[in-house]
Formats: sequence, C-alpha cells, structure tokens
Amino acid sequence: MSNNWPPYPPDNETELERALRLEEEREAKRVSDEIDRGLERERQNLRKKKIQTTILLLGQAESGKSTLLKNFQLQYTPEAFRAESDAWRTVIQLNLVRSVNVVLGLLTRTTAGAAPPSQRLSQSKDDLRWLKMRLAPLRQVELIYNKLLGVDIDPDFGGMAKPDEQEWDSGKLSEVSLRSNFGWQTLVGSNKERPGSRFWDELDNAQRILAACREDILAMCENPTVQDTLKEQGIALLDEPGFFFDQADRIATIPYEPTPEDILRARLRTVGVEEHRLVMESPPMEKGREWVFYDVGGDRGQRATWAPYFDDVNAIMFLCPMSGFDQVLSEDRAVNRLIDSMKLWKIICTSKLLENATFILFLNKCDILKSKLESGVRFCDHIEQYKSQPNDYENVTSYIKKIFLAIHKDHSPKKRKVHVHTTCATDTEMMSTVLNSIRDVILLNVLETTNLIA
Ligand SMILES: Nc1nc2c(ncn2[C@@H]2O[C@H](COP(=O)(O)OP(=O)(O)OP(=O)(O)O)[C@@H](O)[C@H]2O)c(=O)[nH]1
Ligand SMILES: [Mg+2]
Repeated sequence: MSNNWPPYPPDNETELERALRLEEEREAKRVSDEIDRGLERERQNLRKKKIQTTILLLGQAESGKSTLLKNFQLQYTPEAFRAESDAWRTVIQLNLVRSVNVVLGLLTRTTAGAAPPSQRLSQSKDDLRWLKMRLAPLRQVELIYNKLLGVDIDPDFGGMAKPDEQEWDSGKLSEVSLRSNFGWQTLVGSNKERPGSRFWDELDNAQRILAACREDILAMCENPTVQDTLKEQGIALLDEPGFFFDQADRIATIPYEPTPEDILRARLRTVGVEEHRLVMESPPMEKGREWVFYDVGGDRGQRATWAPYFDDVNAIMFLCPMSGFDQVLSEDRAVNRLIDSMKLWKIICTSKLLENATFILFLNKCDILKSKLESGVRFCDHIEQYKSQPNDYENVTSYIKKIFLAIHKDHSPKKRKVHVHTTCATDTEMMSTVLNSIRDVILLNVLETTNLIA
C-alpha cells in the first residue's frame, strides 16, 4: 500500500470516476486542514497559558505574603508600584493614626488605678494628660479615614470604629490593620486628578488635622510614661506591623510622600483571594510577559478559600514568620504561631494538586527573630522540642529549616526539590537578590513544562 496522498490516478479512469475522486480529495484536504488549524489554535493556547507565570502566595496571617508581592512589584513593575503610592499614603497615615489611638487607649487603662508615680513620672503624666486632650481629634480622623477607605468594621477584630475602647495586649496588636477591600482605585493616582468632591474635601481635612497634631504625636512617642508602659507590656513597637512612630515626623505632614520602605512596612490585611496581574517592565528579556499572583488572606477563617487556586499554578511561595515562635494566633489564642505555620506547610506539601509546582519556602521575619533572641527571649520556652540547644540566631534558624525540610520530604506526593530562603521582606536589597534567583528557578520550570507540550 502506498503512503502517498493523494494517490496517483488509476490509468483507465473515466470522467465520472475522476470527478468523484477529485471531490473526495478536496473533502479529505478540507478535513485535514481543519484539524491542523485546531491543533495550532490549541498549541497557541497552551503556549499562551504557559508563558503566563502563575504564583500562589501562601502562609498564615501577617507572614509577609503581601509584602513579598510588593517587593516583586517594586523590582519588576516599578511604574505600576509608583502609581499606587498615593493610595499607600492614606493607608500609612491611617496605620499611624490607629497606632496613636491604640496607645492612648492602652495608657488610659494601664495608668488608671496604678501605684503613685515617681517624681520623674509625675511630670510626664501631667504632660501626657495634656497631650491626650490635644490628640483627641485623631479619633475623629481615624473615623474619617475608615469611612473614606471603606474599612470593614469587624467586631471580632477589636471594634475598629471605637479606638478608645480597644483591648490592647500582645496577641491583639495585629488588629492595628486595615482590610484591603476598599476603593483602592479611587486613591491610585489621586494627586494628579482630584475632581472637587466631598470625598477629597474630607480626606484633605483629615490630613490637615493629622499634620496639626504632628508635634504632639512626636511628644507622645518620646514621653517617658508612654515608653515605660510599652516596655512593661513587652511591646517593641519596631517589631509590630503598621507602627510608624519612628517615622511620625515625616508621615504626619501634608506633603508626605511614602518611600518604598514605608510602603513595605504598611499593614493592610488581605481579605479573600486577590488576583494581581503584573506586566513585567524589566529585565528586558522579560518585558511584557505577564506574571499572575494570587495573594490570599492568611487567617484561619480564610483558608478554605485557597483550594480552588491550587489548580494550574507554576509555583507556590510559602511564608513562615520565624519570629512567631513566642506568639499565638489572634484567631485562636491556644495555638502557637510557629506550630500553626508548620501544620499549614504540611497540608500544602501533601496536596496532590500542587505536586508539579515549584516550591519556594521563605523563612521570613529573620530580623525580628534575631532581635528577639538577642534580647533574651528563649526559643525553648515556647518550642519544647528544642530543649537545651543554643539560643542563637544561627542554631534556631537551622532548626526551623530542618523541620520544614523534613515535613516536605515526608509528606510530598512525589520527590521534589524545595528552594528555601531566609528573608526579611521589608529589606529591599536582600529581597532583590532573592527574587532574582527565584525568578530564574520559576522560569526554568515554566520553560520545561512548555517544551514538554510543544
Ligand atoms: N520587620 C519585618 N516586618 C515584616 C517582614 N515581613 C513582613 N513584615 C511586616 O509584617 C506586616 C504583615 O505583612 P503582610 O505582608 O501584610 O502579611 P500577609 O501575610 O499578607 O497577611 P494577611 O494579608 O493578613 O494574610 C506588614 O506590616 C509588613 O511590613 C519582615 O521580614 N520583617
Ligand atoms: Mg496580605
């Protein structure tokens, strides 16, 4: 049998047979061309799908997922990052105002009925009474910001609408945060186009009141009673998300321009799953390619929403905040944060849906871990299995890393490499190096998958 197509015409073919044969050949070619076109369409679809890189950011609340995403934007889509800086200004100013109001609330409760103060503190307490009165308008400012930003008032999260009634303890500090389901787009680029409206008048007004309170905010931060009270409560403000006391002199001003570092330090709680489509502006060979990030809300109540996004992702970026070893979850105060992170990691490693994804683990908040250990907080007091091993940064980090690697090895459905990085997600220089190496790893995975298909 010949493999040639179309076959040579038979020698003694009649006119009718010839016409029938030609018609058959035309139909066969039409069908064949149609199949070819369909295949090409499929191939292009697959290529398109694989050229787009999809990343899922996972980890418990406050582990640094959104901060990692901001780093990626800062590095590879800097124009888009800058365009959002006006919106971040408002978030950062609200972070500061909330911090001041929460501290004032704490002082009211802890100083009422306290033992008679020493002479040094007596003067500072008088100053503080005066400061409290002068800072009272900031409660109104917080309410205005909340309203304009569409902050979701959730009674389970401390009653954000009533700052003076908030509970303050180390497990609830994370409540000094915003939910991200607000009219973000309204604020993006707001310095350029501001149609005259009540919205902008109210925002301007709130910013003017904040600027007028600037000197008093600075005096409050330096007040010895405030400092003593925070110390007594074991609160290290620099470790707490969204606290900007150290930058209040810049932030509480009218022409305040947030720096990239401010934006990385801002606290905006993610609610649900947010899709971010980033069109790469650099490096040149990546320009125009799309990276899609799914950034999830990390608290326990939100984890059920993650599963539908497990399908078809190129990489998982899992963040574990190592500094959480001496903290508990705000949603369940019986659970240690580091242990919760390990359990969550185990669930992610076990997933069959994720078996082909590149796994990248960030042992994050290394700066806070280091400062906690150096200030004498003992790791073994919170993680019993650590027993009497040295309480220093190197040993603790390598212990945590060992546990996470073992979980991955024991629970992955198939043999797979995991890429581990010890990070401080608010350190742009460190993150730039880490992200460059990660980008290459993920691209390699995407190219391999694409080649298998083509
Ligand atoms: N000091 C320090 N702060 C960090 C680090 N990583 C993140 N943060 C801060 O921690 C806070 C929480 O970070 P987010 O990125 O909002 O956390 P998240 O995982 O997105 O949290 P959810 O959206 O609630 O799930 C922010 O104020 C960050 O600036 C870090 O490595 N060191
Ligand atoms: Mg987030």
